[in-house]
Amino acid sequence: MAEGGFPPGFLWGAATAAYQIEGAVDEGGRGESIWDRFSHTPGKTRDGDTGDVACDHYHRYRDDVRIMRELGLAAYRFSVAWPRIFPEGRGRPNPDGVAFYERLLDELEKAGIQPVVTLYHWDLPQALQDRGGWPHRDTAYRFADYAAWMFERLGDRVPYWITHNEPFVVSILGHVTGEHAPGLNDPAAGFRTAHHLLLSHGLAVQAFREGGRRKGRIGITLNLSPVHPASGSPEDEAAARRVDGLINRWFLDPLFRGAYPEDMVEHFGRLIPLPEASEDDMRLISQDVDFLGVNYYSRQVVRHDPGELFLQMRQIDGPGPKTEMGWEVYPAGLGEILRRLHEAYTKAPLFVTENGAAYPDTVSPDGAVHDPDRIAYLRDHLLELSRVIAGGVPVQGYFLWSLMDNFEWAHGYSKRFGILYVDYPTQRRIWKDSAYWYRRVIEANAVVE
Ligand SMILES: N=[N+]=NCCCCNC(=O)[C@@H]1[C@H]2[C@H](O)[C@@H](O)[C@H](O)[C@@H](CO)[C@@H]12
Repeated sequence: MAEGGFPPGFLWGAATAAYQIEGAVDEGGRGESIWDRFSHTPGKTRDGDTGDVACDHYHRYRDDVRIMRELGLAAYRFSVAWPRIFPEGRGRPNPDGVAFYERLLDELEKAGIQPVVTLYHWDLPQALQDRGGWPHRDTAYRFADYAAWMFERLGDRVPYWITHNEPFVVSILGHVTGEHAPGLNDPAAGFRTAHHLLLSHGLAVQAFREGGRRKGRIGITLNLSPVHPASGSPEDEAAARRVDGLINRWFLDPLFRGAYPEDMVEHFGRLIPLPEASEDDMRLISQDVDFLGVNYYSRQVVRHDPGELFLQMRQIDGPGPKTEMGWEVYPAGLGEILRRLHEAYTKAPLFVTENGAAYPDTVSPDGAVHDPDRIAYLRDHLLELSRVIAGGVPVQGYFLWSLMDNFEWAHGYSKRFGILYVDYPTQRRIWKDSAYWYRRVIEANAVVE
């Protein structure tokens, strides 16, 4: 392949998530989620922003799919809101809830766009949170019931299923730092959450396999980052290894090696009561997946800091340019993480299930949205991806985060990741320069200027 080229059939997509774009939180029988409760809790999100309306995708999905077709997307990654399917998280399914997703699948099918469905992208039914949430083992079995019901109902129409999106973020930001729903500061709960998310993934994979004739493929999506030491000192190297041990290896090792990383069990075991990891659990967790989804944004640079309780480390800024999130633009990190996965963890196909950047986009007087920084970010990461694939790593698709500006969790609507600008007061979608550029990349199946 020429420099910047991609293999024939490479799956070009874009990604979103239910709570970030749908809105209509009280329509169609949807139950409350932990993000409804969290975002309506004063002080938790910027300016008190909530997902009540978001991008109103629940009502505008037909127009949004039309734009996806005009972009030339081959696939679209979205998540199903569990509280639309099971408003109480369990028990009787809600027919209006699944009907929305069936309508969305109809539109995607008409547009020739493959659906990639994430079953859990952070919006746990509040009723399950009230019964203990992810720190409570029973929640893993409720997720498996929800997943099994979805496989039965939509299994013939969905070629790619993703059980979870970023268990690290759900565990740590939701239950340790408290930046995300449900906003806990309880490390022991964080590690129980991580185990139960992985267990629920395993139970869902088992249900998927037992469903027999399954056309689709199933996997999981992890946020993975290379972790570099700020200096070559042994202390900084060790700090980097510890951070790598939490962000990357705490999830990769159970999934692909059937055990939590020994060095980190030792490290955290001294500080926190860790959940029991039975052989049965680890066998379920480490069943083969058909693919691994990787969300890549940036690398981490860390130095030793004996005063920090959890990992004795301090994250520092890398030298590169920063996006609006303060994340360093570091395209080489995408190649580093993908090559490491293929060499050290799995020969399964990989997908970049999220990659993108937030910048302070504005609508120019000419009505256009000029976002050269985002085009540069995407171009550099796609050039790196092309090199990785040319080197033999089986990456089969790329999903840009995000199709449209949306509710950026605790940052509310202040951060714009979309290649479509959303003018929230009117809900107009405005193509940014990066949308026109991405359409040309897809047409060429190669990076273009
Ligand atoms: N150590 N550490 N730090 C935490 C690293 C968190 C990185 N954030 C993500 O990966 C989230 C992912 C999410 O799927 C999507 O729903 C979010 O909108 C994007 C953009 O934020 C990304």
